Amino acid sequence: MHNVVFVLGPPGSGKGTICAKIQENLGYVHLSAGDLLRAERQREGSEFGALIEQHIRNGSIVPVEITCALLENAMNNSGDAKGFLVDGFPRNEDNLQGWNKQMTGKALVQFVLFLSCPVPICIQRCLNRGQGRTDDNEESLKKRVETYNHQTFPIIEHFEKNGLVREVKSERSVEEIYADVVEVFNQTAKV
Ligand SMILES: Nc1ncnc2c1ncn2[C@@H]1O[C@H](COP(=O)(O)OP(=O)(O)O)[C@@H](O)[C@H]1O
Ligand SMILES: O=c1ccn([C@@H]2O[C@H](COP(=O)(O)OP(=O)(O)O)[C@@H](O)[C@H]2O)c(=O)[nH]1
Ligand SMILES: [Mg+2]
Repeated sequence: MHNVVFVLGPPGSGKGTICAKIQENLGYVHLSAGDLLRAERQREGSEFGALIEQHIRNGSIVPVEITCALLENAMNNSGDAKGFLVDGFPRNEDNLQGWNKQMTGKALVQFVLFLSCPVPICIQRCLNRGQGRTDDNEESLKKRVETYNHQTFPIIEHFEKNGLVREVKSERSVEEIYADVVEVFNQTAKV
């Protein structure tokens, strides 16, 4: 049974940055759903490359069958880990239903780490990200924020109803955010 922490928040809230620090220090393996999809997009012979690219540019969400298979594969190939940080997933109802269908009995969601951050700050961070992504531009970001507000935030509210959300305000410095994140993981370890 894989232990899983979902890491959610608007684009640019710092999910990848904070997950890298957790992986370095707290024994969790970081799986960025976005990175797995970008790798699949480039994979020689992938039948999903064009579909993935279209969704990424459009800020819409790739069908869960594709994303969940990539996540499960990555977890199974990761060997022993304290748990997995599933970064940037589930992003909509289709993702959530698909995860429940495919992963029940194989993965246990410990909690959801929600990095909340005002959208204007998030947009500036993405525009300055400098990773040459095809979706870090004004047009895609507008759509990504729309998707986040209308499709992803309701997923966070769903987990909130089940008392599983740990919110960390993320407009602050990485160090301040990470100090609070460590506290969240320590509290979970005590339970
Ligand atoms: N707390 C922070 N303060 C300032 N810049 C940040 C902070 N966290 C991340 N960044 C920067 O903002 C950009 C987006 O961060 P990233 O971790 O990729 O966010 P996400 O995965 O949520 O899109 C990156 O260039 C990163 O270096
Ligand atoms: O589970 C996922 C994760 C990502 N994406 C797509 O990949 C893009 C980039 O996701 P990522 O998490 O890398 O963006 P970030 O929030 O880190 O800026 C999203 O906008 C979606 O189009 C998706 O369809 N399903
Ligand atoms: Mg990211």
